Amino acid sequence: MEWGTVLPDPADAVLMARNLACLRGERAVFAGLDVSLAQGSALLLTGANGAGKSTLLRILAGLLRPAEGAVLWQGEDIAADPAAHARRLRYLSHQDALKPALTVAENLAFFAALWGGAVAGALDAVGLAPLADLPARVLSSGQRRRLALARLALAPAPLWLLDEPTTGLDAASVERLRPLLAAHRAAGGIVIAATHIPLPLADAQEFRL
Ligand SMILES: Nc1ncnc2c1ncn2[C@@H]1O[C@H](COP(=O)(O)OP(=O)(O)OP(=O)(O)O)[C@@H](O)[C@H]1O
Repeated sequence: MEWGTVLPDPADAVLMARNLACLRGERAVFAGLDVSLAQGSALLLTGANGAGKSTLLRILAGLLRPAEGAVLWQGEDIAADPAAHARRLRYLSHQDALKPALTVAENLAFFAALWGGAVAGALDAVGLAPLADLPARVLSSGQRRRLALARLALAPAPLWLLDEPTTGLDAASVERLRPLLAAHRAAGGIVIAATHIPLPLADAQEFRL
């Protein structure tokens, strides 16, 4: 079965996936899938529960090997240099991956030590500056999601892969993502997000799995 092409092939494609297939057990989650994205572009992955959105994000992140096909970054297979691919991406999964005993600021400082960037500014970008000294274990679910999203505001990376980034967020918090996403794209960054609800992203293309 053919799932088709996500986007036409721009001559200046940075991220390309060719003929991707993913099997789970004996079942094909998808096959024959092509993705092609230029600098500054945004792609929304939509579709029913179980359609394969998270699976596709994990393949694009290099965390899961496709059964067929390859993911290319600037023409090179990401499997050839997984460490280089890991450095160029920010992957936010369903899990917020916080350390409950550490404060909000300390949780983010862990990532700032890896990637650089200013903790205070990143917390401010998601409206968490007033909670900087609270232990992460007392955060509400929406606040935990915002703390995970604060990683995006730390330091630039060309590829953002976001799995349901707005789950649990109130309307104001969703709106705070707008300038973050716009600045990332204006700097040439690519964003691919799996989502069930509209995101504050101008001119995003949509692919329904
Ligand atoms: N580790 C696994 N082993 C076997 N099957 C799996 C595994 N992970 C996912 N699947 C299956 O692969 C399919 C795609 O799952 P995936 O999580 O990618 O869907 P999704 O589109 O992100 O769904 P949702 O909207 O519910 O988040 C589902 O049928 C799921 O049961």
